[in-house]
Amino acid sequence: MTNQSISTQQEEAVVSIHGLRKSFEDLHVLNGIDLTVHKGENVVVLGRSGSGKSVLIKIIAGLLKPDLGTIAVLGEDIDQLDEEELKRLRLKIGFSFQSSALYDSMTVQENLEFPLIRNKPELSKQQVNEAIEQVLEDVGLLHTIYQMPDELSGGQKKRIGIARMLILNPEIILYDEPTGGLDPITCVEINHLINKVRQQYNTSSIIITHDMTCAKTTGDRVIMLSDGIFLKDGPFEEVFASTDERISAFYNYNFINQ
Ligand SMILES: Nc1ncnc2c1ncn2[C@@H]1O[C@H](COP(=O)(O)OP(=O)(O)OP(=O)(O)O)[C@@H](O)[C@H]1O
Repeated sequence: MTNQSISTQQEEAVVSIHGLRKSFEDLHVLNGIDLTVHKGENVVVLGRSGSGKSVLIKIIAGLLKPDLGTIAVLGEDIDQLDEEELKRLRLKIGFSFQSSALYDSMTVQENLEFPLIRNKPELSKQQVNEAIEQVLEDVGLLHTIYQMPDELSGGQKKRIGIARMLILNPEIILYDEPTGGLDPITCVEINHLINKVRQQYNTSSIIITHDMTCAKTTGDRVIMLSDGIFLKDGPFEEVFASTDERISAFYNYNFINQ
């Protein structure tokens, strides 16, 4: 590799983690993680329940502090940032929660309006309305604009959760179990939405899941997290060609549909 291509790659890293360790008292969750996510990449982190996937993305979002290691997000070392700077950085990071985290007492429109008015008070009412309509169109749910969250299906709630994050134009998206709790057909639709979002919004993403279909469909790279370390990192087929028993067991207990 030439010096020029090395420096281009370094410039394009949107997340750069070295030597990350995190424990909760005697529970050692992350035992030395290195991860680089390049601009435009969708990286999937796969692992069993309790393997530390959520802890990893909470640390990247600055919601949890690491015990050891350096974490640079969009070129900023998050450990060096004060609260204000962290808040500003978080605006560039979309966090798609497993639960969708919609406000039950607000309509879809109000759920989308809320983060926009709070974070971009300079926008006019018309600009806010246009942004809401655009993002709802992008997730295919413009017709639900006046509905309440409890009138929506699980898949629709996920889409509105994704829309609420997209409305702030994040540069990085952290998806926490985007297909969790959905039927297989709706899972496929959400996977396609994740890929569409990347193209349309020029985002880079970390997708944490134990859904193999999601990993295969959305990941440029798949990383297998087990026992606090990354066992393998690479294209889906390459990772699952591994003879490591923990990886083959994970593969064999999953049913893949695409
Ligand atoms: N704030 C916390 N305090 C104490 N223990 C925690 C905390 N957060 C996570 N843990 C523990 O860390 C381990 C990893 O949790 P994590 O939520 O990251 O798992 P996960 O891989 O995301 O699992 P799942 O797929 O079930 O969501 C678990 O044993 C969990 O109980």
